[in-house]
Amino acid sequence: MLVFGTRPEAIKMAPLYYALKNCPDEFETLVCVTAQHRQMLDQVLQVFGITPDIDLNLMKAGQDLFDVTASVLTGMRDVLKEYKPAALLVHGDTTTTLASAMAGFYGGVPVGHVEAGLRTHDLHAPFPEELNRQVASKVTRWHFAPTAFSKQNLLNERVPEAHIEVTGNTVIDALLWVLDRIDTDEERKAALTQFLGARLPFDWQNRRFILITGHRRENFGNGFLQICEGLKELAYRYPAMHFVYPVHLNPNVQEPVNRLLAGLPNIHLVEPLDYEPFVFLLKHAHIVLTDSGGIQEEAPSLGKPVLVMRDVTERPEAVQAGTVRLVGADRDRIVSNVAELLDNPDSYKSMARAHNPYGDGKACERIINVLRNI
Ligand SMILES: CC(=O)N[C@@H]1[C@@H](OP(=O)(O)OP(=O)(O)OC[C@H]2O[C@@H](n3ccc(=O)[nH]c3=O)[C@H](O)[C@@H]2O)O[C@H](CO)[C@@H](O)[C@@H]1O
Repeated sequence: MLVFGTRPEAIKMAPLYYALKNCPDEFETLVCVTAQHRQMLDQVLQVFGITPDIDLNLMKAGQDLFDVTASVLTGMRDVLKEYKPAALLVHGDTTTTLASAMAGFYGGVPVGHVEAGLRTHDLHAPFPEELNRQVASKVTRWHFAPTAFSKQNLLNERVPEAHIEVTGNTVIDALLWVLDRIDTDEERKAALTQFLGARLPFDWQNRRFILITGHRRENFGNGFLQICEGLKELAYRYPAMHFVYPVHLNPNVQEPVNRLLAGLPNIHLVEPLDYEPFVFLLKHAHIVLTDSGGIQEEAPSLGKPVLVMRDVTERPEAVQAGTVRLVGADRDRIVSNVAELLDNPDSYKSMARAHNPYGDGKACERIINVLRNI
């Protein structure tokens, strides 16, 4: 049984779902969604054509971390009692991950953790994700680590080596699948071009633009103010450059972004995009400015320089390779780093190298090989 509740988990679990479904003689595959983020999860389910077998539908207005944790934990208790899966597969570091892994542990169902071993070693950055993944690791039987570095983090925490498999990140499986679907289907490509054209009032296929996303809890408040101030400064300084910002639905993001950035002629605020148009846009972007985890993994394989608006990252591989740079949620550092990439072609060139530290698109195959032997 796969369980997930948010957009990034769904994107990263979708290829695994299909890989398992493709082996019906070996696995009976069930999907349970908690719908921690209803709307953004549903977008992904639709893109990948997944109909959940179980839907806890637990998102409620004004819920906090206590509410989500408690309702996933009790919801999953009942699901596990009813369906008795042989294994429960969780993903990454969300509250759904934490509470489902605990439910598996309490209910005696072995847990497989996809994207295991990412660490900053700071429980407050990212908050609460670092805690979520550390606790999930404590109760996990099969640790699917995306890189050798994440495996080493687990070994340092005394996870037995025999319980760890380095698989690559399933996000690369998802990315390559979606890109291939766009490249091989002219009608789909035309529809996407039209969809994006209706939302972006400039020639985004031929003009340079910077793609922005942001949603990390630790940036709420002052962080988002700094990010918006930085973007505003850049928009004034580079009037010919376009800034495309799909704005996360969280009110802590919507409020400052709409208040400070709406109405600027070269900043384009759009609703969060479905995965397919987002990937298509990413492929055309000149620079990416983000606090997202998944985008730090996807952008390097498309050769896009990424400036990460955080002080730490659990993904040091691309930072070490020089294609991702940490700039914090800091107005001046955001402005100076973007300016350097725009003004200095050598700087840009040194960051715009396509490489794949996070996987080769075969992560699901490796995960299934482990599950086959249980
Ligand atoms: C601390 C941390 O890093 N935690 C991560 C967190 O996820 P995140 O930070 O990556 O979350 P987001 O940025 O929301 O999603 C990103 C995905 O969404 C796509 N996208 C983006 C904008 C849009 O308009 N349309 C889209 O389709 C985009 O291409 C990408 O694939 O939880 C995951 C699950 O456990 C973990 O893997 C992961 O560690």
